[in-house]
Amino acid sequence: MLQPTDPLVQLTSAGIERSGRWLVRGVDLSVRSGEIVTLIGPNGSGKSTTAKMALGVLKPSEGSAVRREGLRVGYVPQKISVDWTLPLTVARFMSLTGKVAPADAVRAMEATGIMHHQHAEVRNLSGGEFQRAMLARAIARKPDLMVLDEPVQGVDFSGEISLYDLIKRIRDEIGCGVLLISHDLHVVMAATDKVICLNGHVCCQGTPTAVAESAAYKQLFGPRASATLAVYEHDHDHTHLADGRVRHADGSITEHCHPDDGHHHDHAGHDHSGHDHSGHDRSHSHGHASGNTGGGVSNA
Ligand SMILES: Nc1ncnc2c1ncn2[C@@H]1O[C@H](COP(=O)(O)OP(=O)(O)OP(=O)(O)O)[C@@H](O)[C@H]1O
Repeated sequence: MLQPTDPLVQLTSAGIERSGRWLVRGVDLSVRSGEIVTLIGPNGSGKSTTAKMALGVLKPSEGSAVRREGLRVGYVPQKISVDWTLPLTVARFMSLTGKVAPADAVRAMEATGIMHHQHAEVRNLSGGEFQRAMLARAIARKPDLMVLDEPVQGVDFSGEISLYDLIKRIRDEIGCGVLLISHDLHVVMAATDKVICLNGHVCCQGTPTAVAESAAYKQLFGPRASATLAVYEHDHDHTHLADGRVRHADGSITEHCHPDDGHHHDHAGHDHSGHDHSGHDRSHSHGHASGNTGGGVSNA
């Protein structure tokens, strides 16, 4: 068990294996109070699986996942299954899966700006309103750690920015740690302290210090977007095939990739031409911050 001065959650060389295939492996990750850690990576790269290890929903097949004693977690899953044919108001939704004090539910709905929808049917909410309701439900538990799996899905760009702003504000207000998942390698992250890029394992991680300053970016997304968001620039040196094997930049294919297996190379001065993008089963993309790169990037 972790002590109060330790991280809220810590994964060490953690991996999940199913039917002889590693869904994700060799993950080292920690989230501290007041810290926002963002997981990025292509579809199927193991982000949700990693989050579930952090939550304790999945037990690592190897390595460890340790949470602070008595940790309260607020979870916004990627998918939820609710029978939408049943009437369910937003207020009732707040305490659907656990007891929540009415005052805490009100505070959470106020913080997320959905108080005026408290009597509305959840099934009638717009995409952005629903995501806010999901966030409110997580906050109402007064969590030490919030795990948000693609919290901006289905939300339009300006709604996305305000949701990221909201997450940042909640972090500031309640001082919780946040493990945030984004499915898009191009995604821009607001107030993220640490970015972890997964692709079956930790490809690289670091602090996104870059803010997109280019005129084109500002023109496209507006100055507010530039002020709030940073782009994390990174690259990959290998591809994960659909059957779980790994194709390396030199064309060789191995059963799996692990930080210890010696296939990783230093990203500093990396030659992009060595990157084989042909026939990728999981398409890799590169974030390009104009002139800015994430600071303090390290490679697994
Ligand atoms: N219970 C399971 N049994 C077998 N394979 C699984 C299981 N759960 C997930 N997977 C597989 O593990 C891989 C990682 O899945 P995961 O949901 O963690 O990816 P992700 O990065 O969150 O993807 P996305 O961006 O599409 O949400 C995928 O290939 C998925 O099909």
